[in-house]
Amino acid sequence: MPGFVLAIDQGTTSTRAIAFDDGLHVLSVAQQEFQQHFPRSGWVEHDPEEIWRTVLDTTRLALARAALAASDIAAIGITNQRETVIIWDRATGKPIHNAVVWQDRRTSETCRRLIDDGAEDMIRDRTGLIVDPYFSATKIAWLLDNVEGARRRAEAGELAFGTIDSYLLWRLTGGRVHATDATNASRTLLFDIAKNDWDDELLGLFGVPRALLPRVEDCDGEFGETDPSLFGVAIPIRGVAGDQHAAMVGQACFQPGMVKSTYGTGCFAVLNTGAERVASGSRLLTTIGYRLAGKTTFALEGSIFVAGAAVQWLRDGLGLIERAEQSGGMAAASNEEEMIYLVPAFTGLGAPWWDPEARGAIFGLTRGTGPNELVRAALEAVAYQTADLLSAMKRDWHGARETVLRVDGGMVASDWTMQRLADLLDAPVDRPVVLETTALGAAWIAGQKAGVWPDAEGFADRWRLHRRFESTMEPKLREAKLKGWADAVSRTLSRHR
Ligand SMILES: Nc1ncnc2c1ncn2[C@@H]1O[C@H](COP(=O)(O)OP(=O)(O)O)[C@@H](O)[C@H]1O
Ligand SMILES: O=P(O)(O)OC[C@H](O)CO
Repeated sequence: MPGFVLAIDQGTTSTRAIAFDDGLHVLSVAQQEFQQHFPRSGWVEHDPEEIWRTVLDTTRLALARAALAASDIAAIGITNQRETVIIWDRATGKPIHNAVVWQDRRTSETCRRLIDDGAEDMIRDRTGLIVDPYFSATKIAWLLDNVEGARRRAEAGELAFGTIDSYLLWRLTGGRVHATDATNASRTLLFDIAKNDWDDELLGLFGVPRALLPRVEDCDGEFGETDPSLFGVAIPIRGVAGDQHAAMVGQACFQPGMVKSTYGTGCFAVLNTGAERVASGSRLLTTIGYRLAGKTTFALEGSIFVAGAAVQWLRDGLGLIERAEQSGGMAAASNEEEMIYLVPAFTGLGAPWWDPEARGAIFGLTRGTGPNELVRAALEAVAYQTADLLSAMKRDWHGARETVLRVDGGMVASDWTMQRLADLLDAPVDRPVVLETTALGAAWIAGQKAGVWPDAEGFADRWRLHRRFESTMEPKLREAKLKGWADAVSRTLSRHR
């Protein structure tokens, strides 16, 4: 049997397909960006047909670049932007509306009402999540209530709901499979993470008919085969996981207490809590880390909405840099005596604050503040926010006391940022050799299921460190900086206004 595995990584701004050889090395990468639609302030949509085209194109291109035929691929693994909602017609496969993206805030009012009605505790107990427009359930209800005839058709079983993985499975299998995996289901607000099943009371509360829902498989469950007309022969789909869960797997964070943090557009830190479903007292999310061969591993997650996006803002919004790579050099050249703080609450604040109304702010401006200091503040904001998440994790769970952070994502290319992260966390930061950890995680789930790749232990042995960053900052300076950040955040929160 061939040992090649293909990962499809369907992200928020681009789709990537990556072919791996039997030694788990990257053979080829194909990537395509697609359009972001902002029909109103705070709304974010994607065109599902365009996403599907990028999946087909990048998959074909990755195969061609690696000089592989579809018959060489033992298995496909899918990983995806989470929470984003698509509803389509079961008969024609046509979506009834654009995808409503995880960043979309159109259901803030509905969420506020649910909180006012006192539903938050019950929802939290069952799903591990906070009531926030970020998650899928209120977006599904919005589509059913705002697309002509959708609710009636959903109740009659004519429509199907899916997160992106589910929609891609449907398209890849020629409409034969309507399924998702436990990690994606755990982000909908409709899934009981202890019972591993959709919850009827939550379905009633959010007004979502059961007939819409996909069946839920383990990450290495039965997902069918690609339709032979797509790539020439049928390829088995053997793995599915949400992107942050796949990154946790790709970083081989298999032991309780291990943490990975991914720095892309946003930042998502995920702590493995093993078989323990830890209830957070700090408004972190309790979520399914991964579910393999019938066994659930739980996790605590902190979600930060703006990380690399702040660097993009320095480039595209302020014009302070031309390329993201310049930011580290400018931060290094800044005057450290200028204590300046940028709180990048461009779209509200995520964990542990969950303040959708907060907006960004800069504190500590003096006549000595210049571009270098502003750039440093944007990079430091990422480190401060990670520090907030890790302290919340340590408060919430005894197993999180001694943490080494495994990092990945576009921003970790910046040595300056990684050093500052270690300094402000006062903990080691490990950057691996392979930075395509999300795709690697999805590929590993599929490859081990297909029997062509090593088991978890063998896979963990192959994780390779590129560089460890250790803290060198004076404790007094760290304390002063963290205190300054805490003040800056408290003055940014909407209740302060
Ligand atoms: N050298 C760098 N220094 C700082 N930020 C960087 C650097 N390289 C890339 N970035 C930032 O990383 C982000 C891209 O990371 P990526 O993992 O590709 O994101 P995503 O998957 O969310 O699209 C961009 O926001 C970019 O500004
Ligand atoms: O597409 P990314 O990498 O920005 O990840 C998005 C997350 O899955 C949203 O929860």
